[in-house]
Amino acid sequence: MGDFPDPDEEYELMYSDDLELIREIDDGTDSKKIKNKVLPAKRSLDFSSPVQKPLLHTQQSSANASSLSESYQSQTDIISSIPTKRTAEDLFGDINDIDFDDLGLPSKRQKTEEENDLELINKIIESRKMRQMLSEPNRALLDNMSNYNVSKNLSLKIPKWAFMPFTNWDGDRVYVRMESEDSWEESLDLAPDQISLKSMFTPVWEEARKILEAKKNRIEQDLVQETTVNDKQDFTDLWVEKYKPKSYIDLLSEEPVNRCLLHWLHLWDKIVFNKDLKTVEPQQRNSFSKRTGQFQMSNKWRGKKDEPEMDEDGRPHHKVALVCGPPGVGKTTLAHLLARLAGYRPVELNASDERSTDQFKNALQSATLMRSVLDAEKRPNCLILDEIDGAPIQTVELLVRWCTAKKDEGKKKSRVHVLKRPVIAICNDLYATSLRPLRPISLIVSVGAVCSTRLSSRLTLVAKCERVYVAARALTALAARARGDVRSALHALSFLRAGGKNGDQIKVEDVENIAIGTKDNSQSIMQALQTIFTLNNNDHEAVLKVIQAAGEYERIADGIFENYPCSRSDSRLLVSCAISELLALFDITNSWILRTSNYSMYGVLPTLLARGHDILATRQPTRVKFPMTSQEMSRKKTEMDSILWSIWRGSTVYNTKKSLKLDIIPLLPYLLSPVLRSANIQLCSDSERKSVLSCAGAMCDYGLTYIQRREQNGYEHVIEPDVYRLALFGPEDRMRPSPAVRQTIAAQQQLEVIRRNEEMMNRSSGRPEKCERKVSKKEVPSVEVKESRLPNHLQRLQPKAIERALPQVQKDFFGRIVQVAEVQKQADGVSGLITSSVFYQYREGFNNAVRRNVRMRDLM
Ligand SMILES: Nc1ncnc2c1ncn2[C@@H]1O[C@H](COP(=O)(O)OP(=O)(O)OP(=O)(O)O)[C@@H](O)[C@H]1O
Repeated sequence: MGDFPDPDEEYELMYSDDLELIREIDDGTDSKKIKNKVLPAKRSLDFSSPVQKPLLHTQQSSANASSLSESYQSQTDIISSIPTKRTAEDLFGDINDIDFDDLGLPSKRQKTEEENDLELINKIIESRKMRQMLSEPNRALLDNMSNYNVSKNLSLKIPKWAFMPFTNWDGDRVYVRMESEDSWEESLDLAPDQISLKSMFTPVWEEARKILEAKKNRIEQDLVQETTVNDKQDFTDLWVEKYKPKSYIDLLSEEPVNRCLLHWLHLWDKIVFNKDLKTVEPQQRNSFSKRTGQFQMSNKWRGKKDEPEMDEDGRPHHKVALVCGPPGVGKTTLAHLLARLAGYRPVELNASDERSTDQFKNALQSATLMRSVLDAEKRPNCLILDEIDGAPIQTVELLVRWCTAKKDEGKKKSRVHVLKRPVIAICNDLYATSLRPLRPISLIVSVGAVCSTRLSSRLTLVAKCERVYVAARALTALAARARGDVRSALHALSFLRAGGKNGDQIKVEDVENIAIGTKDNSQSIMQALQTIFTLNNNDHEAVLKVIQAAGEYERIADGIFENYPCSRSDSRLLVSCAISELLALFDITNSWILRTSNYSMYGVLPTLLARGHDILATRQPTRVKFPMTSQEMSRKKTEMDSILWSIWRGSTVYNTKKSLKLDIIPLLPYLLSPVLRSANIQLCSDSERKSVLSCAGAMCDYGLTYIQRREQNGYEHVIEPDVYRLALFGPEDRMRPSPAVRQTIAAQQQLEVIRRNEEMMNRSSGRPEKCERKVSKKEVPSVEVKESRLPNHLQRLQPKAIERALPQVQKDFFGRIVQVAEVQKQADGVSGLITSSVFYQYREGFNNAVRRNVRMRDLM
């Protein structure tokens, strides 16, 4: 193929004379212009790629683009001047891609052949352009954009403005400016009509615009009508009331929770409706069984399997259902709805309102007794006690007594009222002190925060019913911010709607700006710390606001103190110095405020903390820890102080607290840990005994004792107060004597205490001292008795002198004295037992403690 000229070359060779002629004619004007005009025109005869380098085009000048039409014109002129006998195929290659019917070609018969060819050429060019534009709109745009400022929107280098990179048909990278929809529309409006896209789609564009506007107007009109009709109702009905769940499926609490409470309510059917309990297991939730490797229906919500559900009188084992959970999650709603579903009439009583026990008792009676319970629907009551955790303990105790009372079987006319109606108690804090007696008899139903997906779908429904335009993301954000609180989410939504104009869409920013869900202090502290440590285009004022909203300035200061060493590299300790100075100033100011109770300087504290942001903030996110160390340290300090205090109080040697703390206590562990080769004091050397003795003495001096306490490894001797902890701050366990040595020291200390007491008593009674503390080589260094006594191994056991028992006076059943002789006669063999001071007892059984070899022949 390389030997053959390409179509362009062939064209030039064939018509070189004509072309030369044209050039000569135009030579009088501007040779440069001709070059620009003619050559591209000639090249553009290759219709498969009319423009070779569109980017160069754009860069050269937009004038080139405008000259395109001229060039096409010149091209057609040239073609018209060429002696023609060439077919369309010769000129354009395969022209099967063109639909000639659509082009509406004029009939050839009416026109000359030349005209027809020309027309055909034009049509083909146009059609090609159209196809090109549709397949490559950018290119088409570029071709046509003569006046449009291309360089503003396209770049071959990475631009400063927001862009989207593209690769053009030559493989070059082109960066196209990204614009918002509005500005794009504006630019379309501004752009001239030559922009083919605009000109092509203008009617469609306009039509779409009209349809949208009509739709919007219609909705607005509907909304205005609706609002005027419902205006009155809207102000009276709160959304929380209006969209209160009406059926089971409206409930947002977890399914197992709902079922658990409903099942418990049905357990009362026997006693309330005289209906037998259905034995069919209710639908249970699926859970994955590792044993079978399948999902199975489990029965978890019903509590332990072995636990009986009913007691002997047909009532549920748990007399009260205690529903607990965070506020606003729908506990009361759940109780009401399920009570209705189970066939009861819910009677609500606010337990914290009924302050006097008598009133409460009356309310209980009227709500739970059979006669007063039948309403128009003939439904029995179900008592719902709201806010039970706010009730006084007497009220709760009364409720417990009321619920657990049983009829006395013996007495026919017992006046005890037995509970025959379900009682549902609702609380926020399950572990409130007042609920202690109630918890053991209650079935605890814990309602968690509503899952945010369920909440957001409920909000969507409400928004739809109220015709509020809310972006889906805004509702999700609202649900997340409400943290499962249905009430606050609904209130926030209605507030947002009231704040905006009719038809305005509620956006994510609106939700972010609304003040809900900022109650949790611990999170706020974390937020404040995060803001202080992060450089997030926050100005000083914004940081100050966050700190003020969080409050608890001391805690935030602790947080800064604990986290600043990890926040940024500080090889020259400049940050550390600055922050230490700042915290010192904070400390001084805060302690002055607390000392003088003068809060005029209180406003300075958050400002000081906000200044920390200027010193510490970095772009890199810092993982801030919650400040715990300071509290931990203050707890330890209190503990150490109390140890010091008890040693000081118990010591018999006078010392100031300071000298005790600084001079004595640091050395005491060394004194109290004698090094012994054996824990048996008998086997110890003199020096070891001496050290044990001095240890025992020191313990007595400073009021220390070893007491036995059950530890992990059984009973152990533990020193009280723990002087080791106070003296050593950590590695004290290494210093403590071994358990056997501790036992020896404890024994010696007890002897020392006895000796000292005795000494004191002698001193007070003025008697000469009997005992003396002395360590001899041979003797046990305990309490040495000065009296000359035989050593133990030389002593013999002396039988005790038998004291003759006085003749006992025997009395009969009525207390009359009976003569001994008579008694002896009656008692016969037993008399020996009564009169003798020695008797023995025989117990059956055997003992193999004493063994003796017995030969068989001895037995035969
Ligand atoms: N599924 C729901 N859909 C719409 N609104 C609901 C739903 N559940 C509850 N609400 C509404 O939320 C509000 C709060 O519910 P409810 O009083 O039952 O919460 P609570 O957990 O008992 O709160 P508290 O502990 O403060 O008493 C009620 O006005 C109720 O109408």
